[in-house]
Amino acid sequence: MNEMEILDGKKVASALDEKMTDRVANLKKQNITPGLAVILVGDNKASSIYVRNKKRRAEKLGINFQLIHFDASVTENELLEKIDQLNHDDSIDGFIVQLPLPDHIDEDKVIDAIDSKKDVDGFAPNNVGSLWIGEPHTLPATASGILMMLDFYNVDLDGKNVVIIGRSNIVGKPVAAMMLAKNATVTITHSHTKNLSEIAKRADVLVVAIGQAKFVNKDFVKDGAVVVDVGMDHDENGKLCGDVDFDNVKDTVSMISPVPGGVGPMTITALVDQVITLAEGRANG
Ligand SMILES: Nc1nc(=O)c2c([nH]1)NC[C@@H]1CN(c3ccc(C(=O)N[C@@H](CCC(=O)O)C(=O)O)cc3)C=[N+]21
Repeated sequence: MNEMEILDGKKVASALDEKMTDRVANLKKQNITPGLAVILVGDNKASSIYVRNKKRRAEKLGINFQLIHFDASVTENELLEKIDQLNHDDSIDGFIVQLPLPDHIDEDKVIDAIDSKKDVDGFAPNNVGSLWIGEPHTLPATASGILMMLDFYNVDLDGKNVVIIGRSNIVGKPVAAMMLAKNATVTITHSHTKNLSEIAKRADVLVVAIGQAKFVNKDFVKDGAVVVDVGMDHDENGKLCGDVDFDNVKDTVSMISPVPGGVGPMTITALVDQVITLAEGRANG
């Protein structure tokens, strides 16, 4: 059995909080308070928990946090109007529209309406383009949080085989772009991929973001691999778990991020970090 290390997102998050608190204090000396707004539509239980966590962390750091909560019946136009208002609100450095949205609202249209300068999710088309070109303005928080966590544990990506399971715009694709920029050899796999476990088994770093509880077991994991679990699923008892069967792979991996306490807290760290960075941009004109 090899020594296994937990990628402890909670620990990394609180280690990084210190530096961010200092940055906010510096901004306040210049009479600038970083401002973050979150638009939440409906009362999806998971979304409400994530948003509550974001609020808690933002306020702890001294960020001005605004929650805008709409009923699930909100019209697309009402939502677009609110976005327009936030685009022009000088006290807000960045804002996000928590996904998923109800079916009657066109997600692409909503994301398109966000001023790309305030798009702290990095979901707007020109921010996605800038990321792939290698000149990012804002970065999707989950991907950015994963990179921050690996950096904290000195996981060097240069020349490594990275396999990503999942090709979403919010996780799989941005993780691929960011790891490519770190000189990794990146493979993106998905539901149509043939021989998935075989490909996954070649990974030095395996990133799993498919939204299926405990999908990945040790048949997918090379001895000594680093495994990043992006899942937010529920097991047969309704308990929060990831896309990776932790107990099954724990003696195979060299490092693994748990759920909860792994990528989730890092997602929030990356988001608030980015809001502070945008506020610093405002401070410097
Ligand atoms: N526009 C938008 N931007 C997002 O960044 C975004 C989104 N929509 N929709 C959903 C995903 C998911 N996401 C999480 C945030 C915090 C935790 C988190 O705090 N997780 C805790 C536990 C949470 C719990 O107790 O259920 C943990 O892993 O330890 C998880 C997931 C942000 N997302």
